[in-house]
Amino acid sequence: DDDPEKKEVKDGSTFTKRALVFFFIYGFLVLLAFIGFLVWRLRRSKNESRRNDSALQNIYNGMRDTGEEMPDSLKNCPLDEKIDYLPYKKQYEIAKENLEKKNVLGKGNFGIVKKGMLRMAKPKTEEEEKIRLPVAIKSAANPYDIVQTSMLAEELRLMCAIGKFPNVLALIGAVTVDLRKGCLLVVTEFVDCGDLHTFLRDNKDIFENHLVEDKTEKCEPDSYLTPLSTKRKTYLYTQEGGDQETVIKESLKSLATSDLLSFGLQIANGMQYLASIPLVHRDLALRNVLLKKNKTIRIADFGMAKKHESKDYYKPKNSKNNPVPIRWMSPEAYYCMRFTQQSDVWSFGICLYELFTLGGLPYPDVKSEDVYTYMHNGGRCFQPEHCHVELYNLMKLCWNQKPELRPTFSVIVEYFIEHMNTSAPQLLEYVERMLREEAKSQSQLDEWIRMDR
Ligand SMILES: Nc1ncnc2c1ncn2[C@@H]1O[C@H](COP(=O)(O)OP(=O)(O)OP(=O)(O)O)[C@@H](O)[C@H]1O
Repeated sequence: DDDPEKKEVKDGSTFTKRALVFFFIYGFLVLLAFIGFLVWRLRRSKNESRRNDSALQNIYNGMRDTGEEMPDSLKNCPLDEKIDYLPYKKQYEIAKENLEKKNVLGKGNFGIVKKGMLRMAKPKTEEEEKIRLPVAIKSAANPYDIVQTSMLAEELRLMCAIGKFPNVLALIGAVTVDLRKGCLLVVTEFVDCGDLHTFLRDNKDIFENHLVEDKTEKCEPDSYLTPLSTKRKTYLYTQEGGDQETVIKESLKSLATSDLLSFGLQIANGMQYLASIPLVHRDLALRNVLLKKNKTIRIADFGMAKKHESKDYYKPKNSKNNPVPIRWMSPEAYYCMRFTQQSDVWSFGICLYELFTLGGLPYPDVKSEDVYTYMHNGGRCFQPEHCHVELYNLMKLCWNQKPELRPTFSVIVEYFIEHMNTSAPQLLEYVERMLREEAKSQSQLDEWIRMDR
């Protein structure tokens, strides 16, 4: 027993045993904690998914027509105020096997838009069997985000109620069968040239100024709705040869003053329709106006049309890090969240400014945090270089501090028509013809989803 060597070996083995027991207990405890953590995670995600399931079920139910009658007090209200009574119309349902997804077209804060190809619901001939309609498919940016899905569902219901109009993005249909699994697809017409803001910025270098200002003739003060006859001399679009005649460029490889005028008229036209529904857009800006190859435009992005508390855009002005589009907002919209046709008119004035500066930033010299004070003190956007004074006057009317003194969209459309009638009648005829054709092709969109053809 006194052999120190033997004692050392014995001590060593006792130590090893103790260490083994210690590690075993320690390991067991760690394992226990890990299992506990897993069980907690599993329960939490089960609870979450149960909550999500019921939230999705609510969204799904909300889309169906409950037959509940709309209170009279809401009947004349803007669509966003009666969203709870706007059903998703079943005839818009697209069979998901008829829809093929392609590349991403764009991502917003809340949605992702992909290009897609749509087969006809009931092809009658072999030809029809083969043809595909290019479409845009919008889904929630994060499919697990209930708020995004609910906002998309509201956008869909709004679009059902909006119907079709040449300068407004038309709904083709939707895939709602998987909504309870978190997948909602909103399918709209495909607009091939992206947003107008990017187009103007990308084509700045090829812009041709066709505005002829006759400096020799003294301009009388501009009147609002009755452009003076002298305007015929002071506001002409010249052809390269020098003939004083409207130039209409059909190719997208060109950008001229006449295009800017045409875009302005078309935006006003689309907004006049929305205001007549009535619908307040709330986020009218060139980034939300889409352009087609034939230079007709579509007002898009009705996600903002519904006042949504959860949308960062709508956080009150004093909340931190709010990406409020203040440079497009009227003072009353920014200050007390009062969104009306009149606040849309203010934004329309800013769109005109964007047009005539070829995508310039409104108030470029004013910091975002100072814009409100600047506007409040009467500061406004300056007159763009290639903009006739008469159009700048229209912008200033749109930016009247008092909403009730701003023109309505009907008045703005009238103004444009009269203005173009005097200065560019051919351009007006051209735009009107294009819009008639667009209306025809939009009315044919229903054919693609009609099961009873
Ligand atoms: N019908 C369409 N055809 C072609 N491109 C489209 C179409 N709809 C949207 N896009 C593209 O996708 C982008 C994002 O679309 P949209 O603005 O609707 O998303 P959003 O998430 O609602 O954006 P926001 O953050 O402004 O609310 C657009 O800027 C545009 O480039």
